[in-house]
Amino acid sequence: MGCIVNLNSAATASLRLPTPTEGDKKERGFCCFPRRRHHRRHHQFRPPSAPTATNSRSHSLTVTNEALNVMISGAPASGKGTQCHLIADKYGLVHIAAGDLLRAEIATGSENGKRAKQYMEKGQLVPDEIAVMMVKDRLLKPDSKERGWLLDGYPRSLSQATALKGFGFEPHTFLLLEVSEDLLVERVVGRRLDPVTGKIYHLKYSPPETEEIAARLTQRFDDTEEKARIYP
Ligand SMILES: Nc1ncnc2c1ncn2[C@@H]1O[C@H](COP(=O)(O)OP(=O)(O)O)[C@@H](O)[C@H]1O
Repeated sequence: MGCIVNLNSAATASLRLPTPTEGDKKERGFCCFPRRRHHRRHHQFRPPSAPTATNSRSHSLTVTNEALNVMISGAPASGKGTQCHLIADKYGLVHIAAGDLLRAEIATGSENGKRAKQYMEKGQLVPDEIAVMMVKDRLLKPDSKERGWLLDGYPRSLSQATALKGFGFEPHTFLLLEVSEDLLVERVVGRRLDPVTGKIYHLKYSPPETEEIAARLTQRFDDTEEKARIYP
């Protein structure tokens, strides 16, 4: 079970989970993963902030007797960070972002990290032998198994999905955030990071609260219009 979430509002949108139609599945590469059969716990997966939904059919997922596992995907600046925060918080899931794992590996100075950096600097996908193993190892950690996980930015290719499935990892649901290309470009180009607090701002939609914060904001080297337009 999975769904496409339309987040085409200029500011941060609330998460709406429309029920996909057969047309959605055919036209937009809808991903469908089976639910597991053996159960330990019971979850009702509902949007963190559904009341503002413009789509009258909201989506919910019941997962019984086991930790909830969710995959989320979307282009850069599609709002993944915001939605991940809401979902992980609401369901107590471990938020695992492939990009964060790779940046942490780079910070260790390892050979894998050095190799990954070369690809990331060019905005290219890091080779599977690095990305897959890194994600797999993180999913195997006890907190992921016990609390459930929200996997963000993975898979980004069929081979990554197939590899993870081969290791026995399948989500209960897959969320795809859908945002128009023009809006993505606007969000990416205006996105700024406060290196002190880690908070993300947008020069137009979420400007810094003070002059002091504004003065220290930085821009990610890969937050470019080109990246937003070429995202697969
Ligand atoms: N699943 C993945 N497979 C391969 N490379 C990845 C994956 N996820 C992230 N990366 C690499 O890390 C970079 C940063 O990813 P991320 O933090 O998700 O930011 P963005 O959403 O802006 O791409 C990507 O441009 C890519 O080089």
